[in-house]
Amino acid sequence: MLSMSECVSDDSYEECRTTADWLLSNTQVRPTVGIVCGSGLGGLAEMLKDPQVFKYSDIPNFPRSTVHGHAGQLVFGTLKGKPCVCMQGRFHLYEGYPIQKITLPMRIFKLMGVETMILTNAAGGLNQDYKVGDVMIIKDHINMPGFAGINPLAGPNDDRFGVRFPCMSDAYNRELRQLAHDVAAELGYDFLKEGVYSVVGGPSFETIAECRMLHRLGADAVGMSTAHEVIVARHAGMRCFALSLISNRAVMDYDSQEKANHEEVLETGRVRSQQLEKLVSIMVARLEQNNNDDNAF
Ligand SMILES: O=P(O)(O)O[C@@H]1C[C@H](O)[C@@H](CO)O1
Ligand SMILES: Nc1nc2[nH]cnc2c(=O)[nH]1
Repeated sequence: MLSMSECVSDDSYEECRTTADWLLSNTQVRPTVGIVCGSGLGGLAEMLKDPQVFKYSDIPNFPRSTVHGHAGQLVFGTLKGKPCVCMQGRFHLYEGYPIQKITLPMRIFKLMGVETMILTNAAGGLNQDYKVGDVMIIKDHINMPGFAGINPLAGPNDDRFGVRFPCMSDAYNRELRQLAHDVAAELGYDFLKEGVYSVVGGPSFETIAECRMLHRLGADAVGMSTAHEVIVARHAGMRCFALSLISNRAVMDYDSQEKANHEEVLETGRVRSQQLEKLVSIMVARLEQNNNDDNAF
């Protein structure tokens, strides 16, 4: 259970600056790429060369990971020569943090010089063509908590981060999605899909009726993260690419005996992790710099 002080939002520009400066003074790495590891996908951080690891609990203003499968550390290093920072463990709404707190690392990364965010998650497959182990490139999202006003940009806008009303129709970078398709084709990966991710609050998995509703609304996969981070990253002008590992099939049928559970989610991560790591590392190697984004401050 989080204490009251851990729940208080420390998301001001000055606090992000303090954390960014603390990290910059404790590492030589000047990251241009940020990676967020989803449930069971922490192995992505182990690809970094000459890693320098900071426990979240040692970083000023940083929240703590409370979920099994999220190690709770920030790893700096290089991947195919590119300076990177990798979150081995992310934060979720259901952990009890305010939404501004779970997305705080995006602003810290921006202040450190990150231009490109690569985010991963585990998600339930709603699309009936999806199988467990498929990987879905996210082309768009449906922010369900957002319909109830739960948006990380709610509250006063700080123009130093970005504009009051950021556009989200280009949230998931088209060129990076194409790059992922190209790399997957070269690697002979036949499990790559592209679709719409719907974020819900969790931590309970969805009911059958909720899965049916989300599918009808146009979602191909459902999860509990990523979209909020992408909103904040795009607000700050970083380009975003995101992948969902389909760790389970959402139950859509009242006769089904299947039941979603976190262990299955972690196990699917273990099975696909090496292939995902390869895909991400080749993509990073081919990333162009100079992300000229209108939103950038
Ligand atoms: O951090 P991600 O989105 O990968 O975590 C998913 C959603 C829940 O936190 C958990 C459920 O098993 O995995
Ligand atoms: N909400 C949600 N999150 C998930 N993360 C992994 N699988 C699932 C799922 O079925 N539903």
